[in-house]
Amino acid sequence: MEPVECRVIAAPAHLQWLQDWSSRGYPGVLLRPWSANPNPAAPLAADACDVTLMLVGRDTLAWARQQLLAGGQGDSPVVAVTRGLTGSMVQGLLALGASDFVASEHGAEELTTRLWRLREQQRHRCAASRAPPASPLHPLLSKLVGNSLNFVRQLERIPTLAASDAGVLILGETGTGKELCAQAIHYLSKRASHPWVAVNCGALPSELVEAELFGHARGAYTSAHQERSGLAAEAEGGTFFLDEVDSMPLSTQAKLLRFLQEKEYRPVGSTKTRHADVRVLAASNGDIGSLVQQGRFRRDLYYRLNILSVSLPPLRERMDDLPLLSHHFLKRFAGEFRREVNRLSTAALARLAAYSWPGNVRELEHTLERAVLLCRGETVEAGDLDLPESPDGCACLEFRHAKAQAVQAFERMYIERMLLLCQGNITHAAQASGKDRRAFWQLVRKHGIDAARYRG
Ligand SMILES: Nc1ncnc2c1ncn2[C@@H]1O[C@H](COP(=O)(O)OP(=O)(O)OP(=O)(O)O)[C@@H](O)[C@H]1O
Repeated sequence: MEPVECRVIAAPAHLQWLQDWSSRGYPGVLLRPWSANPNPAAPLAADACDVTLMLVGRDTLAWARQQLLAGGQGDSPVVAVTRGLTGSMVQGLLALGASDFVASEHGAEELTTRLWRLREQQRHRCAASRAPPASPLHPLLSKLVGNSLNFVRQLERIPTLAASDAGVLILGETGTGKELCAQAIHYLSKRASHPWVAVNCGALPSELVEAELFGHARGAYTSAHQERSGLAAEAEGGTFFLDEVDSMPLSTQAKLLRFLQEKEYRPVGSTKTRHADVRVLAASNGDIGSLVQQGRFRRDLYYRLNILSVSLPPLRERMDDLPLLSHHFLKRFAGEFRREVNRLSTAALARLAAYSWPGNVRELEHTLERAVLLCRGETVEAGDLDLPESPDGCACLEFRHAKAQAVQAFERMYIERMLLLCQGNITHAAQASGKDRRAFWQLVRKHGIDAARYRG
């Protein structure tokens, strides 16, 4: 190990002591005597060294105190090398900033170990002060797991966005955490004690979106036997989160724009105008800009929603977070299912890292959930992961794994074919497959399929 570099200082009265003491040999310590300062009031200039050793006798206590008060030793810790001092004198030096003390007559071994320890502590302190400051993220943001720079940069903006009452458009592929992000904005805002209401516009049949958002009057449809207030009324005072806002039909977009501009709306079939004090956050996983170009999304509404924006990166662009996220989900599901699963094998991590994650964090979450359930021991192995395009092939998997994998592949293929047949219309695709629209939608999201790609 490199020697600890020490400068040794003493008052002019102790020049001889300085010379004698500095000429002693200490293994692992390099002593550099520092010319004593004739002016006791002026501090000895700092010099690059690991530790400052300050020789102090009873007669030079005042000088030593002045040196410590003046801080001329720079950042390096000071060790008082004492001769004839009482305990309370030493205490006084420590109180003024000396890091340690050693009696002048002490042996080499004691001095060397103390100096090593001080240097290590000092290096640690320097490294910590050079490290970027710990992210001052609010605990509410801790649900959003991730350390990668492109992700953290977006998270860091959330407290500022929360402080404003303007609209925020949250962009990102499916499963990247847009809703979690919107929730954080709401719960950090002054509206936190008021309702949080989320609605997925893509999951609602287009003819029902407007009524769902703004309610309807009695008799507005044949089945509308009762007046019904919509989600906008439910969100009064709070935040309204419109997920997949790009799937909103153009007619409803006009109503939403009025709602944003005037804070007013009319329930379907009603002549009465209602007022609502609601902040609107919106999310889109598509290219909303190109929908504007194509005339499928109102430009004025786009600008209104997009006053502030957040753009969450897809998981494939923050793969350095994969181990952190995987262990997070592993721990969570092991706790939920009361399973003693606490590790991911290296092969399992490699398998996760080789996959492209079109469904992003949500897909990873589902994958780890299944893995915890399927896993037999304490470690999740590569074979416990049901991921499509397994390079292992089915033949070498246990039956239950091979079956789960085949089901995954089938679901994806089936949903994609139905969307192709129905030109991306979820309602029609759900009907054609004999499934509830919501259940069909869940499958679309689970596999990270972009339904808009199939629209004509
Ligand atoms: N950074 C993250 N840390 C922990 N969990 C996350 C993170 N991002 C997403 N998730 C989890 O992934 C799932 C999907 O998240 P969320 O619903 O917020 O995504 P989304 O982008 O709104 O998806 P979609 O566009 O499909 O609605 C949730 O269960 C959420 O808890």
